[in-house]
Amino acid sequence: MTTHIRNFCIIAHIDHGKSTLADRLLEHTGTVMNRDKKEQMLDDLDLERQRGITIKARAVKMRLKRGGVEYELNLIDTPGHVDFQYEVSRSLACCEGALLLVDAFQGVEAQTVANAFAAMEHNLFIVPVINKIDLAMARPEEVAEEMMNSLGTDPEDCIRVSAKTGIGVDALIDTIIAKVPPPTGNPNATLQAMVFDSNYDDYRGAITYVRVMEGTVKKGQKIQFVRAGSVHEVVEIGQFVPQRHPCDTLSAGQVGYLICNIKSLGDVHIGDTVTIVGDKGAPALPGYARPKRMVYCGLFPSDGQEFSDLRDALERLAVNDPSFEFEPETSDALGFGFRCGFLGLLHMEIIQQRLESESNIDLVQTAPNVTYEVVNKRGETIIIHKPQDVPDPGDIDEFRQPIVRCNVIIPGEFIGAVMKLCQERRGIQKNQEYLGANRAMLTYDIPLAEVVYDLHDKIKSCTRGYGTLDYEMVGYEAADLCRMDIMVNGVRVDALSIVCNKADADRRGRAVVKKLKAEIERHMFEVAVQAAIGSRVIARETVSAMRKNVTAKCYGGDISRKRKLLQKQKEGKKRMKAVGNVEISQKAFMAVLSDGE
Ligand SMILES: Nc1nc2c(ncn2[C@@H]2O[C@H](COP(=O)(O)OP(=O)(O)OP(=O)(O)O)[C@@H](O)[C@H]2O)c(=O)[nH]1
Repeated sequence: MTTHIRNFCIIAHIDHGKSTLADRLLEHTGTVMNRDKKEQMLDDLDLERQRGITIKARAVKMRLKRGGVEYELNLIDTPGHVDFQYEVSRSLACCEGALLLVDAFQGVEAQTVANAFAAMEHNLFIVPVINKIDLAMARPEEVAEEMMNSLGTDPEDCIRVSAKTGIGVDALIDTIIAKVPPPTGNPNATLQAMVFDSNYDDYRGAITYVRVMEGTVKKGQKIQFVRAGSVHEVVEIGQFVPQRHPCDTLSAGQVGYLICNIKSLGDVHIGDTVTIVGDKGAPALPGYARPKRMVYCGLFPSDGQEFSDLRDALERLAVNDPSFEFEPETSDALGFGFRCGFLGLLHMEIIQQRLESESNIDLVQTAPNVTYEVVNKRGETIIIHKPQDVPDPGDIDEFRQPIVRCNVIIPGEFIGAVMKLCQERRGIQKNQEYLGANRAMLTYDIPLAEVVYDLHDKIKSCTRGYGTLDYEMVGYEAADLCRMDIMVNGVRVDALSIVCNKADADRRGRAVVKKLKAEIERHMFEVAVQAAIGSRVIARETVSAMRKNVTAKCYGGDISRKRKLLQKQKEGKKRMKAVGNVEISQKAFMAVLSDGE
């Protein structure tokens, strides 16, 4: 019997009030009493609270009675940020309906569109919801029209709520029950459950979040992850209410968790299917995809001694976040460290902050880069995660970079500014349409490398904060790229190499060496900073020596003593030069990102 179950999620652009609405739903269904209330109950990672963003998807069961029937409403919370799109898609696959939440003042934004299309692709029933109607600036009629133009929703169907004050929330709950279809599935069929998330508990190990599609799972059964092939015994089954609450079984249509003594999150593959060992013929559910790391950077302890501490800290983090990966890396300049892969820049920042707050390691981070493909003269395709691995120019047949399709939603008056920005970033315009009287959506294909570092910030600043960006991967395309190396006193500093467009190389080379000159402190000797492509030097700056006047104290005429001292100083300089003993600060490592603007 699944007719009393409704599985739904809330999808929205960042800050449109998803977590606040989730809190109100928990309250209006009596799932949490007023006294347990704290702001944003579903966001329980500290960082999420600090930054006001939802990182991991959660699932909560709510029970309530309507017309003498007890309903089970499962709310699956989804992350709103572009970096975590992959988790959004997994969560959608577990629902029959989605509340599409739009801020009554901000209107439709880039992620509203991206998320709504994703929900439509999963055939979810969409309940359009306009939030924040309590705001004096709210413009619900216009927003309803924008939603109609961009997403095809009927303005009559839009439910108006204030997640803050609770207005309209009861009506919304009634709509969920009336309109969202109950799940289908047979509790007596062979077990098929979709893994849509997991997290790590220090005492219980990996907690696997599942949505049962068919069949029933019971405590004590031996389950198997269909794709990974691993077998485990179920030691606890339960649902979140919103804390973990054990139960005996989970049947078709239900959402809950499994605890199976799994020691590492790496063994739980999001998107995999759970079945019972020995039950033949339960095929894997569609939708298993490995999270794609889009951005890489090197992390090095500034004190080489801390290498193993850093490894332990990274291992601890990876246990909790399988979408983050790392492998040892050695750099001539920075010594031993790790090359780390992230879903995007926000993900990178979060991991870095966690490392710094959870362990006491002083880190040097190299400039983030995207993954490239190089076809060499022998016809082999090499995947490049770090610029220093790019072969020399003579050995490259084709250099390819990832391209993403960007949707930017902006008020009409900023169209010109955003177009200019996208063109400067080598974007190719694909589309332009109006969503409402004064809102437009521009679609561009842009190299990911031009997007990851600061395109979002730049769009924000040239649209006074109103522009929003969302992107999805299109594929790899050949481009006229090259590896630019930085040499400090003639020695190539591998960690400073970057990949850039040949047409830009001279300008960037000049900008980078200038920036580095400013970041490198004066030494006792002259420091030459050069940018080069292959063996061709394209820019040079010199950090002049800080000449210590060693003879200052030698008054009078003892010329031989003066000479001796000067000689000694010269030798000192030579030795320093020979070992390339130039101190380069963390800031200098990020300087290579600068465009010279
Ligand atoms: N006035 C008003 N403010 C609201 C309402 N709903 C949410 N807010 C505020 O809007 C801001 C964003 O709300 P959140 O619930 O954190 O937004 P979110 O969509 O969950 O954000 P992410 O988790 O980062 O995706 C907060 O400051 C809320 O207090 C509302 O109905 N009225």
